[in-house]
Amino acid sequence: MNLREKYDIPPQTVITIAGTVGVGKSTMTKALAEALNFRTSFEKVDTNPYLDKFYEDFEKWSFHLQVYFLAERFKEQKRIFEYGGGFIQDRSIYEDTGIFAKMHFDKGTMSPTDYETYTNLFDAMVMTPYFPHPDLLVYLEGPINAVIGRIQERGRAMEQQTPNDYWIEMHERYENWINNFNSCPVLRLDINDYDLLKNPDAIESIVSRISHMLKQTSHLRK
Ligand SMILES: Nc1ncnc2c1ncn2[C@@H]1O[C@H](COP(=O)(O)OP(=O)(O)O)[C@@H](O)[C@H]1O
Ligand SMILES: Nc1ncnc2c1ncn2[C@H]1C[C@H](O)[C@@H](COP(=O)(O)O)O1
Repeated sequence: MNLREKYDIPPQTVITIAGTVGVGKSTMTKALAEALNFRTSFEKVDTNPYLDKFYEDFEKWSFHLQVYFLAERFKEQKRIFEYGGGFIQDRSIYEDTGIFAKMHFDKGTMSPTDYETYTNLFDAMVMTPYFPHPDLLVYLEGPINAVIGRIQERGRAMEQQTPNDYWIEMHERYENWINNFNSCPVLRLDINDYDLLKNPDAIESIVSRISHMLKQTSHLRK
């Protein structure tokens, strides 16, 4: 019996993993998908044609990058919908607008006109039948020093060269964002409470918590 059956997690469940850059979303996505025998939906980083340019010049590329991410995530939403669920998704679509686009608009690295165009597009795309909300958002949180350490260790040059202030500001915004998030149920996990690299078996207790939360919130999906 696999963990999905053991913990009675419905096969069509869609779980999205949220949290700041470097906190461990991709690692969690892989581990959960393996444990539950679900498909994965990852962000495109290596093949993203704007990401490097964006880190070199936020002002010039922030709108292009947001539109690119929105299109990619929407395509993924459609794929998940067509498969009928059973997915772990690396980063939610809500973070694009709630964290990244807003942060760049507030900091003046996205113009008011571009921000308005982007948010109109986001609202129009998300309000469609292709956009079922996930059954659960698993939010990963941890101290900023640990997060910056992981970004440095992972070694994406564009992120390593970005000043720490950027990650600190993002980390603070995530705290506010998650405290006000209500588009779907949330399970918060502290990265100090598990270590999937040293102890892969830790995934079972996470699956157990996910199962508990899905049961507690099942009335919202009926
Ligand atoms: N429990 C952990 N302890 C130490 N490092 C970790 C742990 N989980 C993930 N990492 C490392 O942290 C870096 C960022 O993790 P990743 O899953 O890519 O984060 P994200 O997808 O949130 O950006 C990677 O190098 C990964 O191997
Ligand atoms: N919507 C976004 N705007 C700007 N940058 C973004 C957005 N979504 C992801 N990113 C960046 C942040 C990282 O450099 C990479 C991948 O994110 P990760 O949290 O490591 O999965 O893309």
